[in-house]
Amino acid sequence: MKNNQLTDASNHIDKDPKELSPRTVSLHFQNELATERNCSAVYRKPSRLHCRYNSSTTPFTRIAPLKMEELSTDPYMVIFHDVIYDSEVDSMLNSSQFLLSLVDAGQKSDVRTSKDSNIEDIDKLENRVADMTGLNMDMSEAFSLINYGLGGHYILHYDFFNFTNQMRKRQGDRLATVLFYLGDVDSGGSTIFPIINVTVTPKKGSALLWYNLHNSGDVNLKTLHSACPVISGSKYVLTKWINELPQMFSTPCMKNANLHSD
Ligand SMILES: O=C(O)CCC(=O)C(=O)O
Ligand SMILES: [Fe+2]
Repeated sequence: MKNNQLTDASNHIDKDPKELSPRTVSLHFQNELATERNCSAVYRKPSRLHCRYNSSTTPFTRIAPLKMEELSTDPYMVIFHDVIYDSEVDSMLNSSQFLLSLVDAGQKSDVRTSKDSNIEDIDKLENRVADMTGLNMDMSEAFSLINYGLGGHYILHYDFFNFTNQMRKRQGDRLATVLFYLGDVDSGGSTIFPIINVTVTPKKGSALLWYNLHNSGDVNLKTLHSACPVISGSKYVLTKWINELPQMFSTPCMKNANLHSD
């Protein structure tokens, strides 16, 4: 990247050129482009993907099938509708543990299963994630609650760890992400995946699930995503990351032909 491009960028981003690396600048522009393109339109790929009831992941889903809509096969991505009840969301959002955890950590915090009145809700929700995914919740990270106010957003990022991350060494990478939408947003606040052109509008009670890794264990670069700015209202999401290591005895061994090659 040439010096004058860096100066242009620094005016645009309002930072000293010395503070900018070409990577920061390119990420910034990628983010602006993706935000402009995907935050202002709802992409729905015409596809053969469909909605169905999921009644096979666990015995519980046989009794209470989950409403599932497939959004993408690479990365595998589905949205569950009405997977968390209004009463559950309301009691969670009104609980002091949730609200305090936001204040403590500047609007983004891990909600730990500490010993208080909320532990039952959190356990229930963790079981629900197991029903949705069929995955083992051992070593999964604590739920993370995010509240976005006006203009609140989350820049383009991946959920998988950096290669050197210590947590990755202990419990494996973040195989899957589950994102619960705890409320509707009046305007804005969609979760966007610009590489695969998927835009998900927050809807109270739904949850988005996607796999961050290929079957081979390699990271899937198509999972790049961001949260669009909230234009009106506010947005609450609850994220759960499910790690790779405890799944080793529950995921089927793949034939080489089923492993990806990018
Ligand atoms: O809020 C969203 O829509 C996305 C949140 C997210 O990407 C995350 O928690 O990693
Ligand atoms: Fe994320």
